[in-house]
Amino acid sequence: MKINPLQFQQTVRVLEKMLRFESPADAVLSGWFREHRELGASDRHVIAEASFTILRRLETLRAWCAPKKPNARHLLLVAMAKLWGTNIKEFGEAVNEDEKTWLAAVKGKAQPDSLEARAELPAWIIERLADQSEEAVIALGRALMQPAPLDLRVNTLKARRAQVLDLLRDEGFEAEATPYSPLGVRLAGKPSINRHELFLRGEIEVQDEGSQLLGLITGARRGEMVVDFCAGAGGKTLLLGAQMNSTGRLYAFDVSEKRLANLKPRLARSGLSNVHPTLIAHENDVKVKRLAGKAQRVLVDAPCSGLGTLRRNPDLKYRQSPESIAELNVKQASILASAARLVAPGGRLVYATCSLLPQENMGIVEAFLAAHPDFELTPVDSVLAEQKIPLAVGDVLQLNPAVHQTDGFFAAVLTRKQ
Ligand SMILES: C[S@@+](CC[C@H](N)C(=O)[O-])C[C@H]1O[C@@H](n2cnc3c(N)ncnc32)[C@H](O)[C@@H]1O
Repeated sequence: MKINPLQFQQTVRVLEKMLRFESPADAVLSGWFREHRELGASDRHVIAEASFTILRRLETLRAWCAPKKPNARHLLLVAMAKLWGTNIKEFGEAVNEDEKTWLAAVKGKAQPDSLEARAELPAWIIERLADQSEEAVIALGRALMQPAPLDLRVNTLKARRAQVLDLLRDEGFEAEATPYSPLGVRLAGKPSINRHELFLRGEIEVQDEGSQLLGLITGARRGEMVVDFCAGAGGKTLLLGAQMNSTGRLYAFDVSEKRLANLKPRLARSGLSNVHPTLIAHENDVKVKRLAGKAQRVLVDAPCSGLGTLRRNPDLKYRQSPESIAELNVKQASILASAARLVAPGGRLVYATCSLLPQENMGIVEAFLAAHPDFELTPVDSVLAEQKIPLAVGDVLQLNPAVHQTDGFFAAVLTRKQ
């Protein structure tokens, strides 16, 4: 990557903000671009690429800089020298003689051989993946460094996947059917799609294939009462509503007014009329209690570390910590226990996260099952087969970006005994 002096200076300033890890890196970047409207499209592209690459490769970059504790400027200089092949001479007057000597020494260093650097994951995350081999952790970490593709979901209320694929290909998009989700389309090259007529007409939505699978294994059917307990802006709600063919009742609960507000325009495009967005104060809200024992399907897409989405949010590995995971665990257990009360006898409860950590996944499910003998684990393979999804994963779904090319989602299907 080539970077000019203006882009260099701007990247350092953006990175300084990102490296405080106080707010999401993509929010820092969009805020910066809003404040600096003078930056052109190519400047923005370079600043975004450079800063996100540095976040993705931070373990390696820091190891190369050691024993120096690098600041944003050092990290960018080393990324230029080591990752993008800039010669020391090319830095010209941007660096002083001491920095040139230091950079020349760094340039001669080999690839760091710590597991943290090879997997580009901090030590505390690696410790929590101890059930996986070193090779698996490295493969996972490397897959998480790749930018995610753009996946779409076809809204079956309005369109068929074959038609959408034909139309997109006719327009020159490189579009493929996703391998597992029967509703998914994968586009190469991350084109901007949100002004496309298919999007504006509500025939497609942007949704990672893994997220589609979580919705599909909920198994919502026509005429049922279904609750999406942590609906957010409705990524999965919209899929559930389409699976129900806009019949029955689909409650979209969330504690965030802002997120539910973001669901509204998506709902309007989707053509669904069976969705009831419902703001709740907390998981034990009286609105939740009123539906006790009434829902055939309840999806708990729990608040989680998001570590399965590092392809999109590489800063999360530094914004989360063992302490934040422990706090999330308390919340996850409490939400799952409360949501379980809604499930009708024989009904289905799906617990899902976009985390890779057993502590947020199987750990929560095992504790739930131990405390709720009226629920049992239904092997997800049988549910995937029922949905005609060509994937065999065992008892629970753990999607791995290195294996499935999706974000790292987890899901367990729990059935309330009759
Ligand atoms: C992983 S996100 C949901 C994403 C959404 N299902 C989708 O597919 O787009 C988790 C959501 O849980 C919500 N949440 C947090 N605490 C909650 C609670 N106590 N009860 C219900 N929802 C909660 C958050 O506001 C957030 O929107």
